[in-house]
Amino acid sequence: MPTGMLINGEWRKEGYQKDSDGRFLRNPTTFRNWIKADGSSNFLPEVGRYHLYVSLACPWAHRVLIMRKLKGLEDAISLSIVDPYMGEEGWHFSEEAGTIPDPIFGATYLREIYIKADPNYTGRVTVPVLWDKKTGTIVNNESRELLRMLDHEFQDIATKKDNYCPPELKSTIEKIIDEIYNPINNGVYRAGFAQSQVAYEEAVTELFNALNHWETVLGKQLYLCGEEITEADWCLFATLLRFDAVYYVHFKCNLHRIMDYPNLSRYLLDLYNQPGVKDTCNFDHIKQHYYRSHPHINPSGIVPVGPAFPLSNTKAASKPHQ
Ligand SMILES: N[C@@H](CCC(=O)N[C@@H](CS)C(=O)NCC(=O)O)C(=O)O
Repeated sequence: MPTGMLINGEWRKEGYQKDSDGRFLRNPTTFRNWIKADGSSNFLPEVGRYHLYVSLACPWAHRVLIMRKLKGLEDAISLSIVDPYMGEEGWHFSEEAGTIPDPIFGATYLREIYIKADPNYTGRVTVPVLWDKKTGTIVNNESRELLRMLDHEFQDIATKKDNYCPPELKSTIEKIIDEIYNPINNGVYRAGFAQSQVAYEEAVTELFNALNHWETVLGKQLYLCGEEITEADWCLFATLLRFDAVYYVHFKCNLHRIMDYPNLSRYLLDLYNQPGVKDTCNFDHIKQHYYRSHPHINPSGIVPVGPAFPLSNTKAASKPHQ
């Protein structure tokens, strides 16, 4: 598999991990510091202090990019966007349309940022990454935690104050983010990167059972936790957005498309049309990344032309279908 990871600070060609039955295993992220507005950590929310590295292709990075937008933190947290192609050298910076090079180190590869934070780093070089310019390290590279930090810890700095994890819904939101992670968010990867028929079928079955469940729930309410948009919705949105264009074809998640589900389509379109959100969606980067970066799945590297994307040209129902 033509990708790599850092081992004691050295770049090694290394595929994704799998178990003895061919199931894809995701490596845990290692930078897990928290920015705290109450001063209980060394990382305080400050304008201009932090820099976010993302890929527009990556659903995990996309959640964080969306929250930066929704909270109006664009001037407070600067941004780099890697090239969509991830080859043998991992994520890299380029001059391609839609990318933003690294203004801090002028890095060629994202792995340079990991090595700056820890010269002996061992692990995968993933996006998103939040860099602290003040202490010169990576604060955190786990999207779920970054999503919460941008939502809550920058409240004084944020120019838009909507809260996507209100206290009365917090436990429901956590539960739903947990519930959708394995079958859906990670489920598409478990299907796509499965290395045995059994592992693939297990992942696809769990994925569509979960999609069917949420299709029913969204027949009765607007969003995952009820009538207001929460962090859980942004976690699901990033996966649904990529589904028909990529996961259906490339990861063989082809029992149904999202557009075959009336409620999931209505929901996807609703979230896509929330102010600012479509600015964070780049189907060119999404398709270029997946179809070109996994030659073990798509050896020709040909990027499919379709779908004739429904998000921009069909009107989905604005109310749940029972
Ligand atoms: N648990 C991480 C996962 C991030 C992740 O796996 N990102 C992918 C892109 S979609 C990546 O950078 N992969 C590079 C690699 O594994 O080498 C998070 O949610 O932030």
